[in-house]
Amino acid sequence: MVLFLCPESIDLRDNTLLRYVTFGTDGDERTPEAKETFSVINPATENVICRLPDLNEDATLDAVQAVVKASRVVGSDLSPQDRSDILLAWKALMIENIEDLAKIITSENGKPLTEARAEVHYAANFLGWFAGEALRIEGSVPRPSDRANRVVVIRQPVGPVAVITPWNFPAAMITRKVGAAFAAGCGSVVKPAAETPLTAIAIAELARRAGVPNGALQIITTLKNTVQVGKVLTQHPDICKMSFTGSSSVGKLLATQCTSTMKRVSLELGGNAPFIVFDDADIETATKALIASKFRHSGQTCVCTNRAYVQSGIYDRLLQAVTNEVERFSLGNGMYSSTTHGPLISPAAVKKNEHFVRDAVNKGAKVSVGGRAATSLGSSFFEPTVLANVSPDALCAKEEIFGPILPLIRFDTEDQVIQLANDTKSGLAGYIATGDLARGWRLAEILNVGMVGVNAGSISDVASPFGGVKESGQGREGSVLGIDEYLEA
Ligand SMILES: NC(=O)c1ccc[n+]([C@@H]2O[C@H](COP(=O)([O-])OP(=O)(O)OC[C@H]3O[C@@H](n4cnc5c(N)ncnc54)[C@H](O)[C@@H]3O)[C@@H](O)[C@H]2O)c1
Ligand SMILES: O=CCCC(=O)O
Repeated sequence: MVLFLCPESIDLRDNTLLRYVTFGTDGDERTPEAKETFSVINPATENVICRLPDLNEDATLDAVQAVVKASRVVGSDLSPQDRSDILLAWKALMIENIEDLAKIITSENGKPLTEARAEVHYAANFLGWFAGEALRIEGSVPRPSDRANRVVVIRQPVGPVAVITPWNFPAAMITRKVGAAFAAGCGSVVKPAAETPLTAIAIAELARRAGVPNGALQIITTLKNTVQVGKVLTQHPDICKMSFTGSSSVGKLLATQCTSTMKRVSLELGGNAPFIVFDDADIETATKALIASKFRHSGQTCVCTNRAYVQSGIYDRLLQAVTNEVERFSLGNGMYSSTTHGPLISPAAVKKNEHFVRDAVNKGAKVSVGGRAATSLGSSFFEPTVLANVSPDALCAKEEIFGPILPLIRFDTEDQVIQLANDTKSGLAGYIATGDLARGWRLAEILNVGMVGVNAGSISDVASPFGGVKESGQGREGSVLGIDEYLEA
């Protein structure tokens, strides 16, 4: 089944990338069918890109059955070398099709093409990384207390995996999980976000072309049946592991559902990253890092700076520098090469950002640049915004903004800022800009987060363990640790 029966098509070199199939237990290809369908919307134009089947519990149960069988093929019939080779072929196919994949991402997610291309590279690199890890699944032979015995520890695939992913990184959040699962010897059923299912479909088609056995990667598209599908994926006794990326509230719910069958869980959840700029920071380095960290994907990244704490001595200069940078941004449809920042995912996200600005201004903040919905562009656009003199009590300092608002909060002492930065239930990322290396190291350990950037705003890398503490989640993805999430000793 080739999609695009719709008013707005994406101009692809290879339309068959969007061949959406599921698989039966014999690996037979099936056209996913459902009584109802849902629309995939381009947030920049508000046009319907296409309509997809809204699959239900029964379709999910079929997918689970098929993945259980296919997981045995992946874990037993394929050698680690086979899995590694397939992952490398899959990575190569992603790079070969980078322009098409980037257009699909930009169409359904809104991020500018340059960011979409960067995401395809990032996503493909996880496949390359785990191709290496597949070859290095090692056990151990510890000496037990009884001198006559030996203990042999082997590491085996955990079993079939359920994967539930968000819309903000529709490619990388899938490959970071499914690549690790496949390397370990597990098949996956993926439920992508209803906003961005086409990227998932294209990635699955490339997986098939690369040699991932039929049924070992199933995609379930749904909007209305999300809760019911989620229940099957989190409660089915044959699913051994659930890996989720998304909001902390949904993560807690799904983790609770998983306890009924004691599934292993990995949870990559929301953040509230502090970015601390000390007086001794190099102003150019701090500005560059802060802008990169805050405005990646217009602030819709879990590791984006949520609140910037700026020491009094550098405050005015930094405010001016970041305002100048933001004034240079070009907001628009991500398909245009001149666009530096695209729309938010939905009109609801714009309303939320308006609320954050209103609340901050009511509590004393001043809008230095932006601050409003960009309605002339469409209903999902919000102006990249810098807010000065923000109160530490403003909502935007307490809740995840997930939008292009940079709140600057003034502070005086290191002790004061540590207290402010750690006063949150989240603990995903944190950033420090300082010229004092000792202080950089000290704070990197004191900040209660999973990842810290020192004089750096881009911290995401396949080699570094990605994950949070507190209500930002459990487990680590990517890096040498990522595959452990899919192995049992
Ligand atoms: N820590 C990380 O690595 C990371 C990465 C990306 C995004 N995030 C977080 O994700 C959030 C934004 O993404 P979002 O709006 O898509 O999050 P979300 O929690 O609303 O949705 C995430 C996924 O869960 C699904 N879902 C929602 N309710 C469900 C249910 N009851 N049963 C089954 N599935 C359900 C959604 O359809 C989607 O596929 C932000 O909080 C962001 O910080 C975290
Ligand atoms: O949104 C969070 C995931 C993006 C990343 O891996 O850097």
